[in-house]
Amino acid sequence: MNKPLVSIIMGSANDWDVMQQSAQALKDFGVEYDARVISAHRAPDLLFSYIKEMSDSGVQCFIAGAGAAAHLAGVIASKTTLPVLGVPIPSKYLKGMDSLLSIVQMPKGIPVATFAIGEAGAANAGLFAVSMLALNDVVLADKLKAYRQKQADQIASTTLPTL
Ligand SMILES: Nc1c(C(=O)O)ncn1[C@@H]1O[C@H](COP(=O)(O)O)[C@@H](O)[C@H]1O
Repeated sequence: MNKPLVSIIMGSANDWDVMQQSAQALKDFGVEYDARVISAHRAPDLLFSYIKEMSDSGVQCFIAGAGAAAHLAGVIASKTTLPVLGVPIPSKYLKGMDSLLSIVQMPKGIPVATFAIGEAGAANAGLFAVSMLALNDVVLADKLKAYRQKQADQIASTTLPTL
């Protein structure tokens, strides 16, 4: 296995249902990733050492999924200058609005790119990571173009039932 180019971190194993969409998008494009459960709240020391380990080993960006008081992405961004993509996980009581606002309202100077709540956001975070990597990888860029073309072709050939 090659070294991972993307690190996916989530606050709980219960987030995997959503975050596997990021992993799937990367896998679909043949991008190596490492996926871990590490909560900034519950295991801060482990998180800091893992961020350093991944940064030293050549990871290009982090995708962080967390729910409710979702500080994970912001804390990762505080420890690295690599891009951090935040995915708000749907939460039990506030349906992920708490997660979204926790991730999106970063203080000036420490940015986190915030995606939509839930599975579409997780998938798009994976695709966005692919776009960033494609800046320096023509093969990946061509795969991305083909993926977009396939979507466009599907739309173009969509017909509605006649009444
Ligand atoms: N938001 C965070 C962080 C963090 O930001 O460090 N750590 C766990 N969590 C979130 O708590 C929710 C409930 O977690 P449990 O289901 O494990 O109790 C999860 O969505 C997780 O991302």
